Amino acid sequence: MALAHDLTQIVPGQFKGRLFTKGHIIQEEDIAVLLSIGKEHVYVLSLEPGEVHEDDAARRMAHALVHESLTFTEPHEGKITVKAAHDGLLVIDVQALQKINEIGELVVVTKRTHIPVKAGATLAGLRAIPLVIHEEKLAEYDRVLASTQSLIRVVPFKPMKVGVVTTGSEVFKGRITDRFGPVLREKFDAYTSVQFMGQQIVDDQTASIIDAIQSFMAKGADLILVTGGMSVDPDDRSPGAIAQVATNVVSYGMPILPGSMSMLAYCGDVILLGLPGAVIYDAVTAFDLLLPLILAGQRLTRADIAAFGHGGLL
Ligand SMILES: Nc1nc2c(c(=O)[nH]1)N[C@H]1C(S)=C(S)[C@@H](COP(=O)(O)OP(=O)(O)OC[C@H]3O[C@@H](n4cnc5c(N)ncnc54)[C@H](O)[C@@H]3O)O[C@H]1N2
Ligand code: MOO
Repeated sequence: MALAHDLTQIVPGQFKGRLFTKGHIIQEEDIAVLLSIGKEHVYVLSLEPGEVHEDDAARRMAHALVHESLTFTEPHEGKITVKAAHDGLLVIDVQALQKINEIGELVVVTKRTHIPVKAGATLAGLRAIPLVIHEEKLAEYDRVLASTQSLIRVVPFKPMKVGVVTTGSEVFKGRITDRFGPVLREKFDAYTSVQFMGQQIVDDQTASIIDAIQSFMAKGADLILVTGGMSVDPDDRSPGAIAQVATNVVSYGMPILPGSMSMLAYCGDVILLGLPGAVIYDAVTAFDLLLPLILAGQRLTRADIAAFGHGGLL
């Protein structure tokens, strides 16, 4: 007799996985093993018209999600795992995902949207909940997917030339050692698409900051970071300097903590990002949320920044 579905064994701390695979023909020596995982009965499955086995349901769900940035495993215990085909920014259509999970009897579970992911990283799992699911549920699933361009995708990072302007008389005059350079270099190292152009350390003069920004622009920078001098002292000149160079200030101040004194602006297509002192102190700040989106080529709006408030307390 053939098994109608994968059979799972769980030994806490040691193993969780398939002990028998769907379709396995039960042998006499299997009986003791089946009893050891609590299977005193083995069921015969006969599908009615319109009913779909969990493995086929998962395959159909995966098929509808196919995208060049994704790979899919075979069903294991009814579940298919979705992985990243390459590095990039994970982008989920959260509204469509909500609708899918309201259908019932099937689930799509993802990592949070807008996080950086590496090739091979697990992004999502999908499955039917009962062993047999009605065709109508899958039709509803297909209808939701027809309303979105892609439910799950990975947007590759764009090659970007990045320059750093560091302000602060204490650093410029050598009273303290610069920490922004090493911290930012380490963060850039996680992205092979970043070409680091260099760092200019300047005093707290608006004109010096503007000169440094413009010299990076003249050399073809895509992204210019201005560090320090972002808060409330009269000699905090970075926001003013960025605003003078910019053609569009998206936001000075962001609903993200730490990093609330960050600033995002554009001069044409060049991205100008003001980074406050917290970035050299806290392991995770506004910068870590913004960088992957910027590197994936997303042009951020005020609404995008405002949306960080939910979950922005890091
Ligand atoms: N009264 C208020 N105080 C502060 C506010 C505020 O709104 N009202 N905001 C706070 C927030 S939030 C942050 S973050 C910090 C830092 O803001 P800044 O970006 O203006 O930082 P600085 O004043 O330039 O420096 C602060 C601190 O960090 C050291 N620093 C700066 N750059 C470097 C560098 N390249 N290498 C090493 N160390 C650096 C600097 O010497 C200071 O010690 O402001 C809060 N305060
Ligand atoms: O701007 Mo501060 O970076 O919120 O801690």
